[in-house]
Order: sequence, then structure tokens, then C-alpha cells
Amino acid sequence: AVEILQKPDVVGTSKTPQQTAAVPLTESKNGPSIPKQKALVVYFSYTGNTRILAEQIRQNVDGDIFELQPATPYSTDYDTVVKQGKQEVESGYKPPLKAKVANLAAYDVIFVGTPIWWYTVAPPVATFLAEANLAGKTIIPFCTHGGYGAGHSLEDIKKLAPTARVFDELVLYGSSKYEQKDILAWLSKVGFGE
Ligand SMILES: Cc1cc2nc3c(=O)[nH]c(=O)nc-3n(C[C@H](O)[C@H](O)[C@H](O)COP(=O)(O)O)c2cc1C
Repeated sequence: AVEILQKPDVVGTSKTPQQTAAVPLTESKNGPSIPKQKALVVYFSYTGNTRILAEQIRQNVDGDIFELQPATPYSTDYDTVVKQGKQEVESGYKPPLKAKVANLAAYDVIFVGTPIWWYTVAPPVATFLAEANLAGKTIIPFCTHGGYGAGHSLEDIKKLAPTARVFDELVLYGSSKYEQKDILAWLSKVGFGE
């Protein structure tokens, strides 16, 4: 399982800090299928793949978006992060986050996106799931991976957020571009369809 951890082909390598608070980005079109309350898309991304997917999901729901970032940024050296990620995953380490979602209580539905790191969610996502008050919330997970699939990420999300309702996970091979139809089919399955 080593060759899949080579640095992937990625365009979105920007490491610029993004929002520190969820910012409303789209106005509701008053579509009948979407609840009045906005959804929140929360994600972590190291090399940019999951960020691109998160943005695409956000465009298809009436949602706000928030990027999770560890308080101490990961190295820009990919191999260093692959090794560090292994240690963090194996020890269950939950890195402190740079910022928290300010108004989580305002959202009932939270899309949670992660790259797969060593067959599970990336540690900053584990921190979010463990620390946030997710009681009664609906979590709709999505992930990108390098060829080995979602691993045990869904089970781990359920364990990390035992008081939330967790829906089917969207699992896509990490890329700089995703098929809109894959996203729409999944959104429809989890109740955000047309
Ligand atoms: C620390 C680390 C561990 C990874 N572990 C896996 C893995 O277990 N299975 C897999 O298919 N891909 C693995 N990958 C590849 C990433 O999941 C994949 O490239 C993903 O799309 C990256 O998303 P990002 O660009 O949003 O960071 C790993 C990458 C890193 C950096």
C-alpha cells in the first residue's frame, strides 16, 4: 500500500488560508427540495482534491463552506506528511484546529469532507467530529482517495460522532475534476436532489 501514497496529480495546491468562519456564499432559489436551513460543507484538504469536491458540492446545495485547518500546518513535503499521517492515524491523534465553525448550531445538515489518510478520515476531520457538538445533526460524509477507496472512514465517522445521524458517504478517486452526475446522484440519494 505504498505506491498509492505517491504525490497525486493535483492542480489545487494553493495553501492560502481560507475562511475562518462559515460565509454564506449562495442565496436560496427557494427550491422546494431543500430545507429552509442552510447546509454547511466542512472539509479538510491537504493537496486540494477534497477542496475541489467540497466546492462542487457547495454549489449544488444551498450551503456555506468551511475549511478545517490544523493549528500547526502540515509540512509542504508530501512524504513527510504521509509518514506523519500514519503516526497520527495509528495513535488516534487529533490535532488542534486553527479555527472552529462559529455558528454550528445554525446548521442541521453538515457535509463533512476528507481525504482518506491511511484508510480513514484525516486527523483534522477526526478533531472536528470529536469536538463539535453534533447531537441531533445530520452528517453527510464525502471523501477522496488515491485508489484504495474509503477504507473504514464511514464506520470511524459514526464512532467519532455517535450522537449524529450519518448518511451514505460519497467516495471518489481524488482528482482536480469530478463528474457532476456522480455528485447529483449522491445528493439525490441523501435527500438533496431535485
Ligand atoms: C497521509 C496520507 C495518507 C493517505 N492514505 C491513503 C489511503 O489510505 N488510501 C488511499 O486510497 N489514498 C491515500 N492517500 C491519498 C489521498 O487520499 C488522495 O490523494 C486524496 O485525494 C487527497 O485529498 P486532498 O488533495 O484533499 O488532500 C493518502 C495521502 C496522504 C497524504
